[in-house]
Amino acid sequence: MIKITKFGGSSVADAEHFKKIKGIIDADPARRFVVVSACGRRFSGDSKVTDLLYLVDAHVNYHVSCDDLLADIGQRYFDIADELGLSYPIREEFSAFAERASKGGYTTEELVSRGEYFTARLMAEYLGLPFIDATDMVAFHHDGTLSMKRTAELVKKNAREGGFVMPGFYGATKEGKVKLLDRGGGDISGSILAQCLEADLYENWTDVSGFLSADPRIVEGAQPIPRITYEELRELSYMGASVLHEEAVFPVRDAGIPLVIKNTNAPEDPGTIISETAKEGDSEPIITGIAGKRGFLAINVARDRTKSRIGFMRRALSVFERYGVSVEHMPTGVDQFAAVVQASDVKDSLYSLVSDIQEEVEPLEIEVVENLALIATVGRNLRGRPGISGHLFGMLGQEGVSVRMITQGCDEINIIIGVEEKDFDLAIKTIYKAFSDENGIVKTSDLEPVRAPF
Ligand SMILES: Nc1ncnc2c1ncn2[C@@H]1O[C@H](COP(=O)(O)OP(=O)(O)O)[C@@H](O)[C@H]1O
Ligand SMILES: N[C@@H](CC(=O)OP(=O)(O)O)C(=O)O
Repeated sequence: MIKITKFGGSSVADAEHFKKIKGIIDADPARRFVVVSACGRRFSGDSKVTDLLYLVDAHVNYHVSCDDLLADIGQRYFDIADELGLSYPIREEFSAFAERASKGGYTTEELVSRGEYFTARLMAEYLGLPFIDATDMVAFHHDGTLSMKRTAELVKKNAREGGFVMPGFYGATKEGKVKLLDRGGGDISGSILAQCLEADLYENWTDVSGFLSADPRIVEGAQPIPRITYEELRELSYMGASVLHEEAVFPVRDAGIPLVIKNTNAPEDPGTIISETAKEGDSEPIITGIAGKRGFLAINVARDRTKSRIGFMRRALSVFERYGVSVEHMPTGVDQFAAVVQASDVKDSLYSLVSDIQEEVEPLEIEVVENLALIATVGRNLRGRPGISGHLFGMLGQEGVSVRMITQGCDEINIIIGVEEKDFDLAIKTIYKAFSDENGIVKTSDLEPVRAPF
């Protein structure tokens, strides 16, 4: 039995958390394959080491001293090593790193990767397992994309049967150049390792007792979701439920490996099991979860009715393609459509993009609606169930939240609404309230009668 255990930044924040991890690893002989992130926040307001390392890089690029920053980062590792009585020469290793970093001796990616590297070094000694560097396991192409074929070969060649500790979040090209995954990508490292080692289970350990039905920072008391499908999880992670990186789903799903999200601070809690199927029916929650993201804008394009409809959308969309901008959603009407995009994707090009659309399709009108937030209400039990949307919109109306956009996926597992950013938290709280009682999200059978309150 092989279990891949990935411990996120919140689980390796300090020596106390290292001790909890040792307890978890020692409790199960199948837990011998460990992936770790860089130290996360120890308390609210604290910084993640990865964020600090990006800051070091920015200081170096602007030729500003970063000695204090480096000293703070180093201290976090020294405290862990001292408290656990580790013999890894962290002070020597870190000061060599700091000296080279402050002289601009690293690429951004190599510099930032040292966060996970030092955690893994300390964790390996503490758990009594060998350290294997991610540069010897996770392979990248030169363009920064993962090479799964070479990763599989490297894992086969370098992995140790008895277990090991590997840093997450990075890997290297054939020439040894360090490359990073996306932010939060340690989840992907764990998932690809699970696939390559044909693991029986991928355990993703974090600081909450599973995937919760809403962001706990917005909805106090949001309950863990016991079972969720890959499809639902991807919808929720993509829409901002940051507990698991959305791309981490694919490697384990392709290999048929179950994924479980567990809490390092409460290992006995069951957590959330993610699998291909989950029960549908009256004893299951009516919705699985709610997630949302700020930072969108909509470009509303109205057709000139004297002109042909044929090719109108295609030509308008070709402009987005030319600018390399992904259209996230596209609510349509008879004579108009809205292209919803991430504001950051068009921050330097919005005005020329809009004027190119103007030129390409000569619309009646173009309007840009900024400061939008999108919120997804996701659940397999929404399929073919009348009354749910009415209930949701009725409750939002009652709270005075104005809905600027609505779309629903063809698979009917999500309802996505766009609201003004200022209404974001209120909208999430309202949707949660609409589908929950004091025990969390209500069961499908308990929601009767589903009636809009107007
Ligand atoms: N739906 C959700 N379920 C659980 N956690 C969520 C959800 N949405 C947002 N979060 C946040 O995600 C955090 C865990 O993700 P992250 O900080 O990346 O953890 P780690 O450092 O363990 O990788 C939680 O502490 C919680 O605040
Ligand atoms: N340390 C990296 C990668 C990662 O996966 O971190 P975490 O496990 O804390 O989400 C980041 O902050 O993006």
